[in-house]
Amino acid sequence: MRTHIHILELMSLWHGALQKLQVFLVETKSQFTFSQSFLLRILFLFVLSPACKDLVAATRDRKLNTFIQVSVLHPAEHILTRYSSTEIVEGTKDPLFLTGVTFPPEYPIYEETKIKLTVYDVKDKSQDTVSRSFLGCTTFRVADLVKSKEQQLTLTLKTSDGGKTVGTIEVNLVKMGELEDGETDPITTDAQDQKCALVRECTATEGISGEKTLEFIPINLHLQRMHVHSPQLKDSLYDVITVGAPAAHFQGFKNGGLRKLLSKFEAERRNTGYQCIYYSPENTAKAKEVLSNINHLQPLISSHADLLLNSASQHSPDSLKNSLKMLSEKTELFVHAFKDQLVRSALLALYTARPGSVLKKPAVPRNTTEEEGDLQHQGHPSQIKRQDSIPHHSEYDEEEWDRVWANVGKSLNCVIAMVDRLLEKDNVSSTKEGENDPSAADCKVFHTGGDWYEQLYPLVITLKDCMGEVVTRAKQSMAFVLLQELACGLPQCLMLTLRRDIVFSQALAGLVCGFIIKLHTGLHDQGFLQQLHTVGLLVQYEGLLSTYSEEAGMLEDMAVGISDLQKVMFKIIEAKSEDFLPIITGRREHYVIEVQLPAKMFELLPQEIKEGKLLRMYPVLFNVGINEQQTLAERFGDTTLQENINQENLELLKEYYKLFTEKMPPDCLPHFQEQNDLKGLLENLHQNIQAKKRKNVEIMWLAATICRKLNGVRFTCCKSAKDRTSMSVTLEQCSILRDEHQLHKDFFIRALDCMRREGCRIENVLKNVKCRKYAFNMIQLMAFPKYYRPPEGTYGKADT
Ligand SMILES: O=P(O)(O)O[C@H]1[C@H](O)[C@@H](O)[C@H](O)[C@H](O)[C@@H]1OP(=O)(O)O
Repeated sequence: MRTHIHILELMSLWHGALQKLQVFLVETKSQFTFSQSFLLRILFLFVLSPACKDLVAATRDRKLNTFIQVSVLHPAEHILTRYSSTEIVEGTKDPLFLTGVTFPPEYPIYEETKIKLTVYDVKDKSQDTVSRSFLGCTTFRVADLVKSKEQQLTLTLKTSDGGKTVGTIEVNLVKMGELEDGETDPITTDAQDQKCALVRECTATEGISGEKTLEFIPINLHLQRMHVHSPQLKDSLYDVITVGAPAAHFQGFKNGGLRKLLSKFEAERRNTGYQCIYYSPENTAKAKEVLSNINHLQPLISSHADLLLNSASQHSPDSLKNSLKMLSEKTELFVHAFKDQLVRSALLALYTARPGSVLKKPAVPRNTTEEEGDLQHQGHPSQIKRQDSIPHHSEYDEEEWDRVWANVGKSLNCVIAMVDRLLEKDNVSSTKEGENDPSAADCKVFHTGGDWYEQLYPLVITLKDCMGEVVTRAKQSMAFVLLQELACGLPQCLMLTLRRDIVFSQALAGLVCGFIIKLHTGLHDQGFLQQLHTVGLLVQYEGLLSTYSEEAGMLEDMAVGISDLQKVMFKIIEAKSEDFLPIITGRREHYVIEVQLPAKMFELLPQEIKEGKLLRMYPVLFNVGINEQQTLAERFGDTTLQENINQENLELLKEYYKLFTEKMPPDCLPHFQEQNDLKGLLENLHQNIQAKKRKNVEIMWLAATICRKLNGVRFTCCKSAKDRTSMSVTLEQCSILRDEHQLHKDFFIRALDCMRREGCRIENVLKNVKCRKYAFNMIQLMAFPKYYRPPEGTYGKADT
């Protein structure tokens, strides 16, 4: 029995998203456009899936290589319109065609429409024009198929004169879901060639070459989706994001990539006199908050102090009380704003860091123990003779800050006491005067008004001075904290920081796409949603770069970029408008991406996510070079980069798995057996990584399988994500069909070749290089692992 598996591969690209991301690194808060088509709805597609039986060749003993041409006869017309054709199936009289024929919703197809299927035998396909001979044909009405039992027809193929039977053809109708009324689908079939490989139109790659203005934008970013529809089993979706390696292509790789450059920079910095002090993202955020409080409160306090003096000069008790109340409130807020340890520790660090300081080591933010502080202090007693104007560390009096800070409170208390006294006096004298002569009260205004002002004035000035003193010190220390991070932007490492930003930006664009797609496909999966907020999301990258020459640098960039994604957290919020753009906030050490969902979808989320819980990412990268360059690396070069990356990331993957088993209920995985399977797979992956076998592609299969089982997001990357990536994702798809959907082993290679020849990857190549050829030559392919070689006729010289 044959199992019919209908596969739809979908690709989509969000160019707008990437354009705007370019902006995001120069702004602290930005948004980026995300085409609303990211929600890949299941399409209503009229898909014909044909298969022939017992075909008869014109000459005996000839092996048939057949394909079917599909033509349409519209009811009102009498002309046949050539519509599409299947792939060529070689060497069999019972061909099963994997390329279905789709009619998108907007195509005018009615019950009375007739479809003609013509089978050809291909004699020679080595030339550009295929030499073929007619074998047989048949025609049927759409109504017959639609109304047939099980939506299937078996038709007889006849010769052109209608006399001789040359076999049968079976046609199946596959409905791939429906769109709601009035909806137009963003994903269209290929207009010229209506095949199952659905390609979203893309203009993004038009005119792109690895250019400076595009360096923040990922290369050839696509969603590769396989939708498996099988009458016996549940439909399944398999998504892989394919993208060029996130790397600083424009800067080049002459001096290596980020891994090497960063460790070189670190080593150099360790040897120089001054080292930056590390402040955590929370501390840098706190420093910003303190600065903004200063900027907000200082002018407010000043104006309330002036109002107080004004009330005093007016001798207006009520107004005086009100002004004092406001002044007290704001001053209290001001004093509280500096309670933080950070200001104290940063002041000490600032004094210590000044030129001529005794301390050679960087000052440690406050949590250094007293003993450590003493040791540092005693470490270099008389090392450097300092300028007099610069305080010696030992001269720096930590208590001084407390005094300065407390003086604000004290001077406010003086003001309050004075106002109380004045009001009290005023009360007493007005009672007395009122008792004797009411008209005397008017004179008092003139007489004592000056007194109030004069008595309060010096106290208010003192308050302002004390505040000014606090502001000066706090501003200096907070600016010092912020400058520590900027110190890394000094000329010698500016290029390095830029490089890291470029790589990170590319990686982030892909991650945001991957997260949103995963969220939409997992919205009804409570287990996945629970995993998302209790554990976080696994994001697994498969790298196919070689560890030779430029690509080694690329791999180094990619490894750092992917690792930097650990600093990204996601938050899901309810969209308040039709605008579903994700919002990015934060800075280098800590980003939050807010993903907006329409109310109906948001409702489906667990309470924790609805309440804004931050969702963590666990990115991992496994790389296996597969091309001829990797052969050179293995023979004459060095593969330790790849080995180290795989080893490090295996540890990260194990950590994720551990967290997963600790935090998720034991029965959360789809099958009871899966937990054990996962352990076995991890062990297997571990052994394969240890084995240091050449071009060990088993590593990639194992890592991808583990990721799928752990509900992760999959990425596949090579340099341009069009050639090697295409080989890998198609192999992955066929392997899934074999392992999960009973694709018979006899069909494995054919399905693989068919996907590579007819599927959407060749369309991706066409979009990139305007030619349906993978950029490989024979010699290169000889170095490739067997299942990574595309079929004859699909590769060759192309200008890439
Ligand atoms: O998609 P890739 O595998 O990175 O494309 C390579 C291809 O593998 C190689 O054979 C060819 O010589 C080119 O270098 C391709 O890279 P481009 O970035 O030039 O497309």
